[in-house]
Amino acid sequence: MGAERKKIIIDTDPGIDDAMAIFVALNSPEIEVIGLTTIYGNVYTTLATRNALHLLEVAERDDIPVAEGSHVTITKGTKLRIADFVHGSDGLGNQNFSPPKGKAIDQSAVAFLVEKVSQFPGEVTVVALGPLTNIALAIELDPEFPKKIGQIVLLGGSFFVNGNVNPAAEANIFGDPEAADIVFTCGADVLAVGLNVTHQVILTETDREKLAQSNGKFAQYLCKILGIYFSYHHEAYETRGVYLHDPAAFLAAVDPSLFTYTEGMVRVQTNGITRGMTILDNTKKRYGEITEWSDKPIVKVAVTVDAPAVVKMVMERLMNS
Ligand SMILES: O=c1[nH]cnc2c1ncn2[C@@H]1O[C@H](CO)[C@@H](O)[C@H]1O
Repeated sequence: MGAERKKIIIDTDPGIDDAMAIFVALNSPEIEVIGLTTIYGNVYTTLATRNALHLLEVAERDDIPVAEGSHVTITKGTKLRIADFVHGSDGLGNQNFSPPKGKAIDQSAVAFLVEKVSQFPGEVTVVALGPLTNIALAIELDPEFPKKIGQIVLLGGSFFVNGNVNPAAEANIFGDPEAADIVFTCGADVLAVGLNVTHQVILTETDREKLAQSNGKFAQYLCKILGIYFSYHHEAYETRGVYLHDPAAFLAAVDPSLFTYTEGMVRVQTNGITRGMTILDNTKKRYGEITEWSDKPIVKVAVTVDAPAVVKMVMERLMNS
């Protein structure tokens, strides 16, 4: 069956919900993870690489290559917003795991992305779980990248709802708004899964207890690191559950029928107090003037989610591991 499995590259900044998505991916028979590329966001890029290697070693999948991504934004910005207050200073719940044995490959994330989409045109899906710098750099390096990539499924944006960095912006888009605007307007098959849907996908305390009671290797590992993610959510949102952002976005790549979608053009605000805001033009109005919105490619944006089904799939794939 190997031949028909969808090839997926996960661009990731692990991160507790990234760890969850990676484990779910490694236990998803429908797809094949052909590589991880790393980016800053929840942690700095160097630590993201270390965590990606560590997670693959925990899963005994160190055959999967890790390619290190950009350390700066697409405009070479070095003042990054790192969400260590969500995930712990090590990105994985402050557990002091020993360093991984393996190393990232010599190729950069951008070179790896371009090579893989060129090797398998139309067949590679990139699931982007952090700021979109690597993907935008790949588009800049290879103008054919949008045509060669099968799909870009990205966790990002907050469509018609408030963000999580501030009322306007979601963390991944805020991390590199210029890169995000390049990705949304590049012409590839882009599917955005934003906070408007991921905030409905909640792992409860009861689910966490079920994970703790299962013998699944991934479930056991996650229970060690989930504490800080739960405390953060309790503090920030007064919820007793956590949002499954990254696993939800990953599952949109595996089973699109878990979501419903709308289509339109998306642009990203790069200035002022709304920097990082994602704006969808639903194309219902034929605007008279030619503007920076005119003739941009159409992308898909998730609008509803079968949250119980997503949580169930996540739980099963973590427990049966
Ligand atoms: O409040 C927050 N600030 C910054 N990042 C966050 C917050 N909550 C979650 N995430 C992280 O950013 C992505 C979703 O926007 C997720 O990867 C999540 O781990």
